[in-house]
Amino acid sequence: MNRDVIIACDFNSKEDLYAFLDRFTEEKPFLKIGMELFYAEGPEIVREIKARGHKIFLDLKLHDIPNTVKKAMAVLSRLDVDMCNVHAGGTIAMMEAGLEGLTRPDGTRPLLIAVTQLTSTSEERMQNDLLIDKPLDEVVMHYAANAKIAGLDGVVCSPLEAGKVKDVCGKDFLTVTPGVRFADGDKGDQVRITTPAKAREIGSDYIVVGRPITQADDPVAAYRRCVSEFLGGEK
Ligand SMILES: O=c1ccn([C@@H]2O[C@H](COP(=O)(O)O)[C@@H](O)[C@H]2O)c(=O)[nH]1
Repeated sequence: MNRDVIIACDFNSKEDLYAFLDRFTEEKPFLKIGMELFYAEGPEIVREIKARGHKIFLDLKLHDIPNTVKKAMAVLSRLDVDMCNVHAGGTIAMMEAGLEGLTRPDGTRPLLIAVTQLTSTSEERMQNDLLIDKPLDEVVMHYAANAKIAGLDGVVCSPLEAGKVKDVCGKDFLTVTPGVRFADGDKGDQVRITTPAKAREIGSDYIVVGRPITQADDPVAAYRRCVSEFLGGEK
């Protein structure tokens, strides 16, 4: 089991990113690069961070027709990232195409996971805005099962759902969970949240934490608090 804390590096320039990373003199955290930084700096930022020795989750959440996702994933496979993702809502065929595109000629590939329902989405908004007329838990489990059928390695879901995903898809199926807040922290736009300690108890493999670390007065202390609450004595 490779539990870890992934820091969501939601910055809009590499200067801000490096000012943040330079504070970490003792650790090499696993980093998530999302749309904001990738669109601002392009693929080069991924190469640079990788060269600094960080593991990278490239969170671009691809969601398009299967052929487009396959071709885009083939391009992303040339970046040496550790994990990337698609939206499970794109269908099993789209996820299969993504996986095919991501697989390099030598058979290697980064981990591929699928977003089930965004952690900022409540059951009410899902039902009213998206017209998905089911309990949110059931939708998450169905999308997770679809991701497994498509051959993916796991899903992005709320930590609150991680245990049930494992029950449905097996203990080795990865749960990568944003929607993590300290007990005394600000929720922001997240809805389906819990604490690092509770995420561990429920069964998350990876927690993804952005603002509680990046916006903290002391980001390194906030990261260490996360690691200690989530991993306990594991690291
Ligand atoms: O369902 C999802 C999928 C992705 N995210 C991403 O995780 C981080 C969370 O950041 P916080 O500042 O800790 O809220 C962010 O980059 C999202 O794009 C998510 O939150 N939920």
